[in-house]
Amino acid sequence: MTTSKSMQVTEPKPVIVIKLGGSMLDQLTDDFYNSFQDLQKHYQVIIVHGGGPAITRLLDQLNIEGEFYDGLRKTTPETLEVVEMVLGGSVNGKITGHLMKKGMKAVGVKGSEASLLQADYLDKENLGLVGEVRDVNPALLQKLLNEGYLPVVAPFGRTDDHQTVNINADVAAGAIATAVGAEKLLYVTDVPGILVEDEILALTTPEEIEGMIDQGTIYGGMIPKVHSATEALSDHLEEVKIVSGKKPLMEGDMLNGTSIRAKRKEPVE
Ligand SMILES: Nc1ncnc2c1ncn2[C@@H]1O[C@H](COP(=O)(O)OP(=O)(O)O)[C@@H](O)[C@H]1O
Ligand SMILES: CC(=O)N[C@@H](CCC(=O)OP(=O)(O)O)C(=O)O
Repeated sequence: MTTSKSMQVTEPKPVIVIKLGGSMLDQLTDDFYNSFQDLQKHYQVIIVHGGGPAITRLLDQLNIEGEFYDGLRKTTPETLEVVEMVLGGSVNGKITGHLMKKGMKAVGVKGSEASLLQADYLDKENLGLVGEVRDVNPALLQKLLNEGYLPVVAPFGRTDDHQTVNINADVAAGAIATAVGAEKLLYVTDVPGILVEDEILALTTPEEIEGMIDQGTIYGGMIPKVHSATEALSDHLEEVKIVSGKKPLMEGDMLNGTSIRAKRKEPVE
């Protein structure tokens, strides 16, 4: 005898991409890591992490000179080896380990693998092995999300000539958010949002951002964040947030920090 089971079709949860900045990684608290459990009740979560300060520390210890152009690290083959050790090794392992300790199914993923981040050289002559994202293949991430895993992505890409390249983590997060059709993109950093004369800007637009860059109000590591945020905005992803990592990321807290939207209107839940 066959029994007819009622088919329950449940909508997949929306995707949220959270970029964890290297500026905060050493200071993230237990409560902060706990908040991913809460977020997973509402979203499928993807983490993309940086780790610039940790890379610089190890390069200094090894007496390898670092050079930056417009906030991007000039990456020689020797530097890349260190970047891979730090981002692909210790940093990725630490974040994944913290989440697993909390009972989450976290899994480390390198952007250079499974055709995830397909890259071109950004400016080989001046920057060496630094990539810009040409295309993203989110198939692996989607499979992992469907199985309830929480992917933790290290920002590497792979060129057509099979070279691993170093990609700015803000750029990687924006590209991944677009490719997976994320509904939310959050940049977690060491400041509570975009600051103008020490005040947090609650809401801003790409147009205003360009003005603030021209005036020097937005500079340094904030520039790749706001540019990636602007590029990721779409009908599907209406808002990108820049928030502090000093507090846990509760669903309600999404209203804190700076909201970047295509047009000026009040932030919505
Ligand atoms: N208008 C601004 N408001 C806040 N921070 C800014 C602004 N302009 C530049 N910054 C800098 O951006 C930094 C955050 O970027 P970055 O150091 O790259 O962090 P992360 O490692 O989290 O990506 C802040 O610590 C601050 O020094
Ligand atoms: C090309 C390039 O500059 N890559 C970055 C990748 C890490 C990163 O972006 O880390 P944060 O998010 O902590 O800045 C770097 O080597 O520092």
